[in-house]
Amino acid sequence: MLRVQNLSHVFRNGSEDTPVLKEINFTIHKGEIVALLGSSGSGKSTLLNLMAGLMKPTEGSIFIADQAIEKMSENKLAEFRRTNIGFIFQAYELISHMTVRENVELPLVFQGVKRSERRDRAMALLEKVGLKEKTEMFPSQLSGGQQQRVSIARSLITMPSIVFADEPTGNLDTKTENEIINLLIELNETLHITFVIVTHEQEVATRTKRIIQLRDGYLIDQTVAGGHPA
Ligand SMILES: Nc1ncnc2c1ncn2[C@@H]1O[C@H](COP(=O)(O)OP(=O)(O)OP(=O)(O)O)[C@@H](O)[C@H]1O
Repeated sequence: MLRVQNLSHVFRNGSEDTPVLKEINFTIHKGEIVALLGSSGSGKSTLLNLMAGLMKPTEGSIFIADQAIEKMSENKLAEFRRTNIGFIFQAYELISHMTVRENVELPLVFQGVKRSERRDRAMALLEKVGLKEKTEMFPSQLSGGQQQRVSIARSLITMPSIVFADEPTGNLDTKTENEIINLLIELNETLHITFVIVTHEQEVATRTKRIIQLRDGYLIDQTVAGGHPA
């Protein structure tokens, strides 16, 4: 599903080089839920940006669904991202003047899906994430945990092959954090969608079956507890 091969990344600012990722190799299989764990500055965001095709690596390759994304043109990559990759952000990134349902429908608007189908798919997902009663509300009328549920529904609406969640519980209290991680695990089990959860919190990471850990740019540990072998 996702294969990272001999990946290295160096930020070049003038004469100064900052090596951030060093010879990273791993594979995530379809239907896995994996935590990408690392402390601040370990290179998580850089790796996430590379895996999502938002940056090109200095060296190495990233394959998603057997396609080397670093070799794609900008246009092809944008289209690939729209159809194959879902995102969940720490700060939800919802559009404030759109209702919950309209936010969830939005990726389908860009795909030209007709109104009635958009609505049906959004309503079904909003029910799945426990927001059946909130579909016509605006994001500001919801709690943080509820807003993150909207963002989760939005990330799934295109039925992507992989969803990247960047510190999805970073703005939430412990109880809500647990509920959101439970929801991601449940969606992974029922929809067989591949999730990568980026986190600096060990407690969040240990909820998943597999942890990929970054330290100072190196992949130092891959724990598998009942998931696919690494
Ligand atoms: N554009 C850049 N130019 C130079 N160095 C950079 C750039 N972006 C990131 N870095 C450096 O790369 C290293 C890894 O940063 P990155 O943001 O990937 O870490 P992180 O694990 O996501 O941290 P955090 O949890 O704090 O977001 C850091 O030392 C950072 O200073």
